[in-house]
Amino acid sequence: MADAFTTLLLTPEEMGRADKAAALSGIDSYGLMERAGQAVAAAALRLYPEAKRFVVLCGPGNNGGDGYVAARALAQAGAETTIHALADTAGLKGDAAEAHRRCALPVAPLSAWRPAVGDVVIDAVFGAGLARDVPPDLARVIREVGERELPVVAVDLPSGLDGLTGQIRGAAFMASHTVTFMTAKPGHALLPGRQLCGPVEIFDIGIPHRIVNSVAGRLRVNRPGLWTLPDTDASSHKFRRGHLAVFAGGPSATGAARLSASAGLRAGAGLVTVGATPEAVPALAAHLTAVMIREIGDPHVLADWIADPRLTAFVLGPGFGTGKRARDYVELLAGRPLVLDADGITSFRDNPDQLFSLYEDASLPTLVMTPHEGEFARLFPDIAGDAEAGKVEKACRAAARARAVIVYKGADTVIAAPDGRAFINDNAPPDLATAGSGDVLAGIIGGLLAQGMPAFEAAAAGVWLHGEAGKRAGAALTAEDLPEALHHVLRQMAVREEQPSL
Ligand SMILES: NC(=O)C1=CN([C@@H]2O[C@H](COP(=O)(O)OP(=O)(O)OC[C@H]3O[C@@H](n4cnc5c(N)ncnc54)[C@H](O)[C@@H]3O)[C@@H](O)[C@H]2O)[C@@H](O)CC1
Ligand SMILES: Nc1ncnc2c1ncn2[C@@H]1O[C@H](COP(=O)(O)OP(=O)(O)O)[C@@H](O)[C@H]1O
Ligand SMILES: [K+]
Repeated sequence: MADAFTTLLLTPEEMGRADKAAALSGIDSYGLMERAGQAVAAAALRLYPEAKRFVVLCGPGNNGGDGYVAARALAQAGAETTIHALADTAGLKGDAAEAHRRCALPVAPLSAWRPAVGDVVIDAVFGAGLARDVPPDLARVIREVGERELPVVAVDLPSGLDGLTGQIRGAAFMASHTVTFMTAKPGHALLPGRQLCGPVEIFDIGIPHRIVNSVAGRLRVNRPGLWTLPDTDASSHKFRRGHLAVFAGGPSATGAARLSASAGLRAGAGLVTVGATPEAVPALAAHLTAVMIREIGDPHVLADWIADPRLTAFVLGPGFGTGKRARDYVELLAGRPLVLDADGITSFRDNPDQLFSLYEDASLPTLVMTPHEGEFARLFPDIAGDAEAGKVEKACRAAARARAVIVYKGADTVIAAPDGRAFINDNAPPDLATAGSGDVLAGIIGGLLAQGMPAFEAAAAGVWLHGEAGKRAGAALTAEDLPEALHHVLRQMAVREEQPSL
């Protein structure tokens, strides 16, 4: 598999175009199906050599076609194999009809199958072509297979899973393994889809890579090769590594800003200063050492400080409090590199356009917003309420409207840019669902922004590093553990880079 395809995600529609382009270029499309089905059979035999019986469930389209090929290959390998079809095989067309014609096994209706212990299911009912909720017959089988905890090898996608959005259409198989073709699809990476797939095997069925690349959009799985961390070579000194300013809230809520600030420092910002009102300064001073404190007595002090061009990025929101003060600060920051999180986002709920207009002039985005689902819905209620749209589409539409990088958080955080680029993050452990973890994320992104990383790359790298730090800190972590864990992650990455390639 070429490196490019380890991060590339093709939507089902793009995959369909690749398929058509391959056929137009003279490639035998039945040959693609044959290789797909053979790969599924090989995986099933490898994973379940002791299976009493393989039960291949075939649908009415090409996913079903892959199933007929797999069934033939399993039987030829000597395995006990039965086929149950959702619809009359007389309705099969094209390559799927050909695959059925070449398979000598009898085909029983789906309704005739009673799942039994020892059965291994090959799920070839629906793949990329799922267009609506699964029919009741299939929903019943999905339920029974789940109740008996039978192993399921899914062909392309677990049937019932929407390959574009990762949502379940009525019901979906919980696969123990998924074999997909050429590239993974968004539905494998987004939730709940990711949890239904088991390990995803990406098999190259021979569509030329130039064709795959020609249909590819701008969606990727978030991985280090897609961005480069700032260079911290020996010659760099603290001013070259940027100066991050984090704004704190009132005296009883300084913890959030402190978490962001220490994360920003760990992410490599040369200097980090927390800006705070006089009442909050004593609480901050009692806790901070490497991070500096700047007392903001009145609006003039704030304006003067912010105007200093040596401040290269800002974080506003964690523990800040909602309201006019937040809006006034952001007005002063207009156009400057800013991570707007939590209360900073909520402060603009009544007039999101006011916020967007402050950043509309930037040719490249300099605003990064990090909403969780609730905050996202406050700023983009119409987009959030669109039941048809998946998380990637929502994040992309929000980014285009706000002319900002949107980090739409969750266990499947989506990072989207106004130009249509979007990454799905899949390395975050559930342990990150803990108070203050979002404050740390905002600080990491701020620290990367401060070092001059472009906003989209800083956001993507920040989300990935946050996930790795979460894995490193492990079970029962608290947000305070994350900056230290980030230190280990960055050190390991640096060591790997220093090692000469073999
Ligand atoms: N794209 C490619 O390059 C290749 C695709 N292959 C396979 O082809 C699959 C896509 O094939 P298709 O486009 O035929 O799509 P599917 O086989 O996933 O399903 C399409 C069929 O199901 C029907 N259908 C959709 N949703 C339904 C529902 N809820 N209830 C009842 N019927 C429903 C449609 O009307 C259509 O007949 C892939 O998932 C993959 O398994 C492979 O053969 C290899 C090559
Ligand atoms: N179940 C989960 N699995 C992985 N990551 C998660 C999960 N739940 C939340 N996260 C991540 O943890 C962070 C929580 O941020 P946020 O919701 O702002 O919480 P807080 O305000 O408490 O810091 C986000 O980066 C989010 O993506
Ligand atoms: K399937």
